[in-house]
Amino acid sequence: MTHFALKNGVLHAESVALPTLAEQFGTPAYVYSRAALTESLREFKDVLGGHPAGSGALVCYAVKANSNLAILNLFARLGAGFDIVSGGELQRVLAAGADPQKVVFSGVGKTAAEMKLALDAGIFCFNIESIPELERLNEVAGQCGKAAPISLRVNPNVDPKTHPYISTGLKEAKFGVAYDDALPLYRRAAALPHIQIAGIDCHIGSQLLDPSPFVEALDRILALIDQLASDGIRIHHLDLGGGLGIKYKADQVQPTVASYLTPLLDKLQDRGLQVVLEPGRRLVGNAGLLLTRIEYLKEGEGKNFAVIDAAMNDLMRPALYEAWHDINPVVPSAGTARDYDVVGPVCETGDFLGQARPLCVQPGDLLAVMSAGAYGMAMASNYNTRPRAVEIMVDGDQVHVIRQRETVAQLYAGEQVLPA
Ligand SMILES: Cc1ncc(COP(=O)(O)O)c(C=O)c1O
Ligand SMILES: N[C@@H](CCCC[NH3+])C(=O)O
Repeated sequence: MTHFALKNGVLHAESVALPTLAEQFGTPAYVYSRAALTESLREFKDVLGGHPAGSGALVCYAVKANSNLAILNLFARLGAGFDIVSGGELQRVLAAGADPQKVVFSGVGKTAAEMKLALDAGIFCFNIESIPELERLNEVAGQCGKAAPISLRVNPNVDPKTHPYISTGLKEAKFGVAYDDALPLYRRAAALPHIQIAGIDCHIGSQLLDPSPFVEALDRILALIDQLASDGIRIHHLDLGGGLGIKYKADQVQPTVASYLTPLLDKLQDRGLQVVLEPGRRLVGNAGLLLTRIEYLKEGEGKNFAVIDAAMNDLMRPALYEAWHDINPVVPSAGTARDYDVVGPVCETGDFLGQARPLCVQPGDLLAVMSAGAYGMAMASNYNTRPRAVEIMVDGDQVHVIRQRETVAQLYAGEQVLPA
């Protein structure tokens, strides 16, 4: 169910009319629905809880998708764990009340300091992506007097059929270790004194709308688990990463969590493996929108532009991947639509949030850029000295500012001019 819907001709977030938020907090603004966040996590928990192979499963929300403390705290209270990729994300999840025993640490470039931080916190598992990283973790764990729990992130070399920038499990990817190298690497890990083999991990890519590559990846990983077992190496948990896609167009159909997970869980019956998942986009993507106002309408050469007060620095997915986000008028009007490129004020030709969108709009109108809850604010920058947007959580008729709009003074607070 969508929690962003028209009521009396005005787009609402749950029970709150978006123009009210724009008046009170200004634009651009990220607006999230608490109910949508809760429901998306519940969908995972229901499927896992309803399947024998899902008992004891851990849903580790991929913090990179949206790292606002309020969202992390909400998920932590609902029992989620977290997939982190930096010491910064670790500190965020701890500040948000996460149980460190439910934290997995992914990423190809973990520093010794980040490893120490995670060892001190007592995280669930390090997802190891190379031999040098494994050796370094062994050393750091030795210095801390600890044994570090690890999984190897293995590339099953499956084509996820998604955008090349967000497919990660092919053998040419920088992520993980090659499938054929996994066995010798596990043997190496088993011989290291400060490493404790806990699991196996893979993540094949993001925004997958066809669940079949997940099944293919699982088959390859299970074959590896069997090989490891015959080598005397026991795997306790199986981390299948994230990657389940969402619909970015109102008329698109997204796979249900059940259609993605059930075939995987069916293959895991009687294996005694704890399932770990790292969904990011699926939990937050359609729980947020970017609210923006039209500054100007401008006629170009054979084109019309709607110049808005949000830009690529607020939501860079269209500029980076030519990603599509629906752009809806907050108060739709019945007049004749014209095609507009919806562009921001940033000095880049690639600064657009949508191209050739049929809209019937006037300067001053509000637009909602939909499906912006994942990789929106998390990837925002201050390019062109643009303070990042305010973030608002709506809960029924309650409104909470969960991140203040940045000020320009904050942007240069750490800078220093040279003495005269
Ligand atoms: C290791 C890892 N886990 C989880 C995720 C989350 O992916 P998604 O947001 O597609 O669920 C990513 C990002 O692709 C990732 O790199
Ligand atoms: N940032 C990407 C997804 C990257 C996934 C991280 N491994 C997006 O906006 O779609």
